[in-house]
Amino acid sequence: MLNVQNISFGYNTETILHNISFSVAQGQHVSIIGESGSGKSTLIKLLYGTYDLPEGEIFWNDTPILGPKFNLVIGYDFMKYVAQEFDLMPFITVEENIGKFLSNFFPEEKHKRTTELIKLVDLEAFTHVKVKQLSGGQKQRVALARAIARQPEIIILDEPFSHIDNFQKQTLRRNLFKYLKDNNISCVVATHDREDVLPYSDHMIVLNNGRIIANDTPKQLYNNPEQPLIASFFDEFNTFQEFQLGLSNSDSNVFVYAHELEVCSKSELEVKVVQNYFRGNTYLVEVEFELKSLFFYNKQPLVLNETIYLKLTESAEQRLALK
Ligand SMILES: Nc1ncnc2c1ncn2[C@@H]1O[C@H](COP(=O)(O)OP(=O)(O)OP(=O)(O)O)[C@@H](O)[C@H]1O
Repeated sequence: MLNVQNISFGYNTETILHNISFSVAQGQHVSIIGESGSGKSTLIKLLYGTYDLPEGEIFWNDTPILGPKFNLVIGYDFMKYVAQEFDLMPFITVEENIGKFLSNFFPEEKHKRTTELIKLVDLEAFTHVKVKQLSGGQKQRVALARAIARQPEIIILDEPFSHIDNFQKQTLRRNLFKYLKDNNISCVVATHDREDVLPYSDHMIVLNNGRIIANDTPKQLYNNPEQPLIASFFDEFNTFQEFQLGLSNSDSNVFVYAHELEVCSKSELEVKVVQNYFRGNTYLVEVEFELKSLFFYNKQPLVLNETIYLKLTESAEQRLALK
């Protein structure tokens, strides 16, 4: 179990992280999300012991995670970290990089393990290629494979698929996260991508200006996004006041995802079509409502400047009724 207890941190006099506490059980997958500059990478580096902690403590089971003041070499055997800038050896091959920390006393096992890992990250064609000849995305795959080579108890990932194209990302993500779950390896991942979170995370932590503003299951936060920052992570969304949707007489804000609005023949939501954005299987339609923009998805583009009416979809009504 990773235990983060009341940590605060700044690189200089400005505090970047404020009083952060959370835990990650063995085998759990936890995502850290937040806007650029909210402190995700800083937190990830602290979990690995990259810096000394002025306040608070971090433990992996009974072992305190300590910084460079206490450790000549940063890091611990049970924990692996893959940074945004991966630190590989450019002049040796993919196979040698991945096997670098595996024992040479058991050459057969070493070969079997590196082959398994190369397959996991789909780099078979590059096994004997020197890392300096690889693309950014291929290097990122090598770094991920090397990090799990010696079966750590916990892995810490900072934007793990940022260099990998969409085409290959889905498979790699599925393979890697499944491998971690199957092997009961805890995983903490900082990400901007909801696809890293929704299907895989047991918990997601939302950072805003260096503070945790939410820590819950993705499902719970998706269904009850209490802040625009959280709703925006999941999808395009609209802000209404409850009375505008007939939910109550209150003027409290309520967030409605773009896919939760649909055209109807008549309603209180009378809007004017402003723009259609092609999205593949749908259009994102921008409309004007009371001088503000609203967004929703529609199968076809709509006629610009036409007046139309919108309503909540049935599933949106159900979601909002459960709030
Ligand atoms: N080495 C450093 N020295 C001083 N300030 C830093 C350093 N690294 C980061 N910061 C500052 O700390 C704050 C948080 O940065 P951090 O990289 O943790 O954010 P982030 O949420 O990971 O952002 P991104 O999503 O863009 O990677 C920012 O204001 C940044 O300028």
